[in-house]
Amino acid sequence: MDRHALALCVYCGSNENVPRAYLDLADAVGAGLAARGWSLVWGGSSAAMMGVLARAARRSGATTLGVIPRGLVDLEKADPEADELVVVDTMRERKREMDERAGAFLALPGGLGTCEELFEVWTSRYLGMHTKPVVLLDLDDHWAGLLEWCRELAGRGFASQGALDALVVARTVDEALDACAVQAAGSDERLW
Ligand SMILES: CC(C)=CCNc1ncnc2c1ncn2[C@@H]1O[C@H](COP(=O)(O)O)[C@@H](O)[C@H]1O
Repeated sequence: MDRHALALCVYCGSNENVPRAYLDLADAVGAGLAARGWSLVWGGSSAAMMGVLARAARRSGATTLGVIPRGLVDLEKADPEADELVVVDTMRERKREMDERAGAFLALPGGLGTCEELFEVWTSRYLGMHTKPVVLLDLDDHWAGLLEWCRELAGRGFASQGALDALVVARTVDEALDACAVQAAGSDERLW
């Protein structure tokens, strides 16, 4: 693989009980990033959307780096097939490792954990801590309520338009991956 190929960090739901369409979406994203010659950084789970994502990426030729806290190895079914599985002590270390090892961040539909991860990379981007692309793939309005509320925050003066603009919202897999590629070259440096 090209030494400069993008390592894409993907956040998504870990719950088994989600509709089939979301598993298919995770599959398409895994295959799509691999088709671009990129590698995957993800939470290291072999279950649910996270597992489908990583298996699709590998099946299509991508390498996969999973990062999982020791305490979640059983609960989230740590993936023995990961090309590299980093088992860390804490959630904070997981986030830092994923953050440092990726050149762009893409959130798919997910739950509270996905929100938490997305908000950290989004807020750190608008604060100027990094310049890596932060992209949300929302093909079916899964995130519409949250996005509407964020716009209301801006309307009431609690968030700037610049902060909202720091998140790219995409409606298709290709659009999302294209947005991840933008500025990815040379953006792997933490600014503060
Ligand atoms: C102490 C600390 C920094 C906590 C921050 N909280 C988190 N940081 C990183 N990953 C998380 C956090 N909370 C949940 N996750 C992970 O996010 C993934 C998706 O969760 P969910 O299904 O969207 O629900 C799961 O792998 C879950 O373990």
